[in-house]
Amino acid sequence: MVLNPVISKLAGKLVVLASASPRRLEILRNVGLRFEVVPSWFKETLDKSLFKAPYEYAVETAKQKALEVARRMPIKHLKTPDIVIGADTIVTVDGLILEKPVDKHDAYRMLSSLSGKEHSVYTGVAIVLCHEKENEEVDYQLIQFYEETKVKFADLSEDMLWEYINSGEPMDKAGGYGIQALGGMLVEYVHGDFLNVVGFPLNHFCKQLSLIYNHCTSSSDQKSESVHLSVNGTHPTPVLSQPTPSVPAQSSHGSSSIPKPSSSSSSQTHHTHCSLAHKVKRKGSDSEVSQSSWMLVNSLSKHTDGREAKLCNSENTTSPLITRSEQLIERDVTEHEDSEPRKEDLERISELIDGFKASKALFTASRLRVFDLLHRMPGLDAAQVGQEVKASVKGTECLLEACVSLGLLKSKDRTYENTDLATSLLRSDSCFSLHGHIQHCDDTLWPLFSHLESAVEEGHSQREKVFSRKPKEDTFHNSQEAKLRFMNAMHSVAKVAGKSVATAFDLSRYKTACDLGGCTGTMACELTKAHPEMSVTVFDLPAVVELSERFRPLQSNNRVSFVAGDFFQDELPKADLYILARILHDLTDEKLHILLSKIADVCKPGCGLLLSEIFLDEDRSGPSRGLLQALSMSEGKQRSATEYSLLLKSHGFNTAQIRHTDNLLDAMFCIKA
Ligand SMILES: C[S@@+](CC[C@H](N)C(=O)[O-])C[C@H]1O[C@@H](n2cnc3c(N)ncnc32)[C@H](O)[C@@H]1O
Repeated sequence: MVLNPVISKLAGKLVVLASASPRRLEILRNVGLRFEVVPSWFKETLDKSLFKAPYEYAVETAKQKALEVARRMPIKHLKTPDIVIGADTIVTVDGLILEKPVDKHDAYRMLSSLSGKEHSVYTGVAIVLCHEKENEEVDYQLIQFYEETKVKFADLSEDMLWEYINSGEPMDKAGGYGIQALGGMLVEYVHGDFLNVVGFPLNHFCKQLSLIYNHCTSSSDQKSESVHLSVNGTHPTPVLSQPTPSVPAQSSHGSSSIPKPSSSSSSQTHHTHCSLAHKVKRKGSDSEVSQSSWMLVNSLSKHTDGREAKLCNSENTTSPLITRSEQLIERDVTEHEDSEPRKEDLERISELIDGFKASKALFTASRLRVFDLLHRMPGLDAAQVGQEVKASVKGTECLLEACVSLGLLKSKDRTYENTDLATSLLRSDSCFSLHGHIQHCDDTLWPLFSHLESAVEEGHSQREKVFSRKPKEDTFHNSQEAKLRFMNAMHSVAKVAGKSVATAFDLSRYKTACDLGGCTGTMACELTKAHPEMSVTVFDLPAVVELSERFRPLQSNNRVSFVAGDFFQDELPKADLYILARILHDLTDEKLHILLSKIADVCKPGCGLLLSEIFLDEDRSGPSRGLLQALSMSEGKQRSATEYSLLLKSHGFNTAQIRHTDNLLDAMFCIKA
């Protein structure tokens, strides 16, 4: 078929990719498609023996992935996507389906079965079109197809197999190899779409989109027709065994002409329709509607006149893929809308409403050094505390009682002492003190958040307005006091999170490291503690390096040294490992690429890059720590691990490992290719 421009047709639509595969993301991003990533929760555990042909399995898995996300988003994310794309890639050889290896031995089994032979790579793709109707129901239409590519491997020696397996590359890839990277060495020829082997048949996908968007009008029946058109190829219609009936998958060689309707059984008639009517009623629904809607998913049928069909088979009850608990959740949502609020919902909302009061109580107690005082003199009453911190008795008593309710203090007979939490994190002189960070939150972030509405309306930080300064004069570029306060804040978080980051990966092969924007040298110090043969150069702006002497006790370790400079303008110190902790999220895309290019230029192959940031969940639904921080950021943005990984990949750094540390910062270790 003639391919017409189609990616631009999706502009302004909420397109969702129900897959976290970095390779699929990259393929789709490279063609300029703008989409959200919401990885599917569908477990890839379909019984392969139920499928007559391997591609049916890939198509069904893709469909279930996409449908799971399409159904979840209106409920969990409170937004309905326009399009959800699901995909599943499998490798087949000798009648066996190979997915991702579970360990090295599984990878060996897979790769040796491919050695010297031709195999097929199938990617099943499901496109779910969601149509939100006026009554808040959602109609889903499904288009699904697959693409086959044949690949021939060279004869592989044992050494070659193990060298490849030990590179770590096979582990997250169907069939145990990645054709776009080291795995390319194993391949003698490829017949068909190369990108299909990478994980997404882009050309076939664009043709399908073209059929949908260039051939249909706004009438839903015509949409169905165009969809109907698109799924019927020359390939024989697969008949899936119950309980996972499917619509037909189009052959990779499917033509765009209208095929003859299937003449056989009624179930095949259903299969020739790709339109899937699945309604989710979000308001004023009753359970019967919900139940029948799930059944409609199962029936996969919609008459061309737009009426939903009855179940295609009276024995066709709710598929095991759409579980009873999902039905219950569905009913739960609708039934609770107008009933009494639940206790846990009220608690959660009160907690959120009062969040700012709790923060400010903590900030105030911290500023008045209440936790330092009660560490030195436990068991004081409110009057004694008030006298020491120079505050009213009444006000102090309220503050102390609030701190007790927040778990920061304990009280006995109207006297007060620190809880363990306060002793460990809130004293200003404790090893893991967050005092500096708390002060920064009070002095800088609190005023910014009180202007949040303007920030949201205007789309940029309110620093200039709030602090009556030009952005360039802001924060640590200002007074010595402000600089020190900023450094203290950085220092305190790095103290708490530094060890988790420094010990997240085996970095023992690196002897010289450079912490770019390393501030007080806290992370550098943790790295030298964790890696006794490593020396670390902290590279930061001259004003920061000058003041870093104040944090001297920390730098007693003589393997930490400081170099003053600007990482955008000056030459970077030589090292075989570079550290970027809390740097990238704060930079505009332009600055970020300048910095990464500079690092890539000084890195030889094998050099390491240790990135430490808060990694957002792939569907950007958390953690709120990261998302709330974004509300006060002046430049830059928060990203998921996959997004960072792709960014670094574009500068030649391959992600070797990712660690969600359960501490304040996550970590990623990359190696220069
Ligand atoms: C958010 S702090 C992170 C500090 C430290 N990496 C950590 O995680 O604790 C950013 C650091 O980058 C430094 N920085 C900002 N711009 C810089 C530049 N152009 N050259 C060198 N350092 C810079 C700042 O001085 C600051 O110490």
